[in-house]
Parts: sequence; structure tokens; C-alpha cells
Amino acid sequence: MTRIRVGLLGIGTVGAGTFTVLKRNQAEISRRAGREIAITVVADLDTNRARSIVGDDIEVVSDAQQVVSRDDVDVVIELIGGYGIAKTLVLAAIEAGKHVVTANKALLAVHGTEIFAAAARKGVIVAYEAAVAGGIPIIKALREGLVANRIDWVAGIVNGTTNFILSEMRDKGLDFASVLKEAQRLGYAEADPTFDIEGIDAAHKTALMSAIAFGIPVQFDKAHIEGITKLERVDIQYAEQLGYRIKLLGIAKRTDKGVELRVHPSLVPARRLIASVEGAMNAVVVHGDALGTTLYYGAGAGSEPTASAVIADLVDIARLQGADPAHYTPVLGFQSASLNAAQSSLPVLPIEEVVTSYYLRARVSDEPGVLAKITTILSEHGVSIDALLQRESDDVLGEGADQTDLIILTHRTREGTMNDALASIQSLPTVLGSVVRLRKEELN
Ligand SMILES: NC(=O)C1=CN([C@@H]2O[C@H](COP(=O)(O)OP(=O)(O)OC[C@H]3O[C@@H](n4cnc5c(N)ncnc54)[C@H](O)[C@@H]3O)[C@@H](O)[C@H]2O)C=CC1
Ligand SMILES: N[C@@H](CC=O)C(=O)O
Ligand code: NA
Repeated sequence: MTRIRVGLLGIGTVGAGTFTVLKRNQAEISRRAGREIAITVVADLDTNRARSIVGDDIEVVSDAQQVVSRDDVDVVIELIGGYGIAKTLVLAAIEAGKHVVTANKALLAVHGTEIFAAAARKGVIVAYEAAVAGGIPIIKALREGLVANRIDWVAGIVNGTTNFILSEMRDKGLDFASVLKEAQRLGYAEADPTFDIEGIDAAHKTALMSAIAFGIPVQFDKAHIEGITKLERVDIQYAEQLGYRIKLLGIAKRTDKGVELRVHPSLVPARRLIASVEGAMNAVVVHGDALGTTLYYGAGAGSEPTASAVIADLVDIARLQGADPAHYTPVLGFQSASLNAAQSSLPVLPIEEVVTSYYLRARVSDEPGVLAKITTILSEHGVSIDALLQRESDDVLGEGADQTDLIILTHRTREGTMNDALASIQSLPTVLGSVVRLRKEELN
């Protein structure tokens, strides 16, 4: 059996999982790949830690640069992360004619166009299943399994850290900071956890999925991004009372005008399967015209779950070793020579053009006529109300307070119109503090 020689760059959480799973399931993986897959060299700045993981039989170096162009390496796995050295290493590996496997969604979301073009020129594969929803084979599903469909939308819980934080806060009443620390301890969080909590990581992944789903370029820079840091516990509670769960969703949706590309906390009906996705688990719902709605669920973060996807990519490469590059699965699912020009030029819409329904919460003076003023403004802007809840302030602010919370669910409306209505509502003297606006997705 021939051997695929792998150079592993970075043996932290995902790198260690990759080494461990590959070793544990070596025989079976090799039988599936038709070749032996062997990590022959590992590069990590922390060589002592690396050696403690891989033992003495595998070469360990501190300089990743020297691995990427070596003749005795066929495939490079980049598991360092970030846009800096990782970009230099990936481009150098491609230049040296190596296939690359990476879990680095930040790198691909920002520099994917350049990296994919370089790989196409050199006839090598850049595989990135682990970069989106960790171990869930969502890239394979979108690029291969759903190839017959016109994909209408993709919506997913694609960040394990934030889903873990939201679940623990809701179920155990724990505070944000302590749950984030636990997510970091468990290896879910990014090196810079603001990428997780501010929605940036989810936007990296959603931008990649949108490119595959709609045949557009990867356009992370055009995504509308809101994280969970401003989310208040009271809104999670009110949403529950109205039959919804709040999840950080990455949404990519094709409309007549263009593509919606957005990440933000969203109300999801509690009866949808995705509403029950808890902890660091991820789930992606895809709607295609032929198949309808499908749901892909599993571990989106963590050492061995992510390694599962890294190794799946390695096996794909091993199976294709020596094949004509024309036979590779196209990196974003569309053969560039046959890209439908109209489709590929679909613009990413500004958030003002997004059409969805809303959850609004206004804290107001508890006096007659306040509700009427708010509903009049909404009606003047053509926004129709789906449900309304008034919660006495005693529940929220303590006994005797002369304030109350008004919670309104609206029907679908343009975000720009909602902004105008909110500006008018906000200027009412009886509206105290900022009106909270969350988006609501039915996902059907
Ligand atoms: N942790 C997770 O659950 C997931 C992580 N990812 C992605 O996988 C990649 C790796 O993530 P983790 O394993 O969590 O990170 P990590 O921080 O645990 O591991 C990174 C490793 O790279 C090494 N390193 C840093 N700079 C280096 C350099 N210049 N040369 C050689 N080694 C260097 C570090 O010493 C460390 O061992 C990132 O792109 C991340 O976004 C993707 C999916 C899930
Ligand atoms: N930080 C990420 C790791 C996987 O991509 C997450 O929490 O989902
Ligand atoms: Na994946």
C-alpha cells in the first residue's frame, strides 16, 4: 500500500485530536483511503508539548516554514489558525505543489479567493471541511449531496462557543464571563474569543457556505454581523414565553434582489429541531428546491470532532492522489469555467434591504396611551403586529416600579422600514432606554 506523507502544522486542540484519531483508527482509515496516511513531521512552536503527544518516532520541528516545501511531504495540514503565519504557510505549501487541509475559516473567509486561485493554478486541493461546523460534513453536503438543488437558504448554529454560552446561561443561570471561560477551557473558543462572542467566527463560516450555496465569491466583508454580547437575559425569558428560543444564527439567503448574508441572535420557534440544539453542538438547516429542508447536526467544535473532518479531507485527497485536477470536486462547488454569470454576480444585500420579522422590546412609563402611540407608529410604517405581550415591571424591576415592558412580534418587513419606525418610537418621551430589536426567523 502506498503512503501519503503528511506534515502537520500546529498540534494544539485540533492538531492533537487529528494525531490521536488517525493513530487510533489507522488501519480502518487506510483501508478506506486505499493508502496509508502517515503524519511524518509535526511543526509547533511548543516542541516539548508536541513531542509529548506524538512520541519519539515522529519528527518534531519548531519551524513550520521548513515543512511546507519538503520533498518528503505530500500533504500539509494547517492547524495553527489566524490570518498571519497561516496564510504564508498555506500559500507556500500550495506553491510547492502540496495539497492543503485546513480548519482555518478565518483565513479562508478573508483570503479564500487568493488561496483558491493559487491552488487552481498549481493543480492542488485546498480542503476545509473542518472550517465550517467542525465535524459535521456540511461542506460535502452542500458541494456534493445537494448538487441537484437550487439552494434557497442556509441557516445555522455554527459557533459552538456562543451556543454553549446561551445554553448554560438559560439552563443553569450562569453568567456570561464564567461560561466563556469554561468554553475556552474545553477548547471550543478561538484564540481571540471576541471572534466567537461578536459573531465574527460564525460570519466566516456563513460566508463560506453562501459561496458554495449560491456560486458567489466568498464575501465575509459584506456580512452583517452581531454577536451575543448585547443580548439580555430578560429577552431570552420573554422569547421563551412567546414560544421561541434565541440562537446565534448564520443566515445566507437568496432573494430576487440578491443574497442576504447575516449573523445575529435570532428568535427561532421552539418547535423547530434547531431550537433544541444545545451546548457546543452545531446544526445547519439547508433549504433546496428539490429536497426541501434538511438538517445537519453534530459537534461543531472540540478536538476529536473537528479532527474527524480534517481526516475526512485527508482521505479525499488520498483517494485523488495522482488524479487529473479536473476530477477534483470544485473548491466552492461550481466549476469556474461554467459559472453562470448572472448567478455569480448576485450582490450581497445591505442589511437595510433584508426582509424578516422582528421582536421588539420597549421599556415604557406605565401610563395610558403608550401602547397606542407605539402601535400607531408601526402601522404608519406599514409594519403589522403578530403578537403582543405586556410584562409588569414588578417581574423585572422590582415591586412598585412605574415602568413596564412591551414586547411586540411583527410580521415580515424591510429592515430599513423597521429602522425608521424604531427611530420614531425611540423619540417618544414615554419610551425609556433603547428599544431592543431582535430578528425572528421561522425557518420553514
Ligand atoms: N478548537 C476547535 O474546536 C476548532 C478549531 N478550528 C480551527 O482550527 C485551527 C486550530 O485551532 P485550535 O487547535 O483550537 O488552536 P490551538 O491554539 O489549540 O492550536 C494551535 C497550535 O499552533 C501552534 N502554533 C502557533 N503558532 C505557530 C507557528 N508559527 N508555528 C507552528 N506552530 C504554531 C500552537 O503552539 C498551538 O499548539 C484554527 O484555525 C481554528 O479556528 C476549527 C474548528 C473547531
Ligand atoms: N470557536 C469555534 C470553533 C469551531 O469552529 C466555535 O466555538 O464554534
Ligand atoms: Na464541517
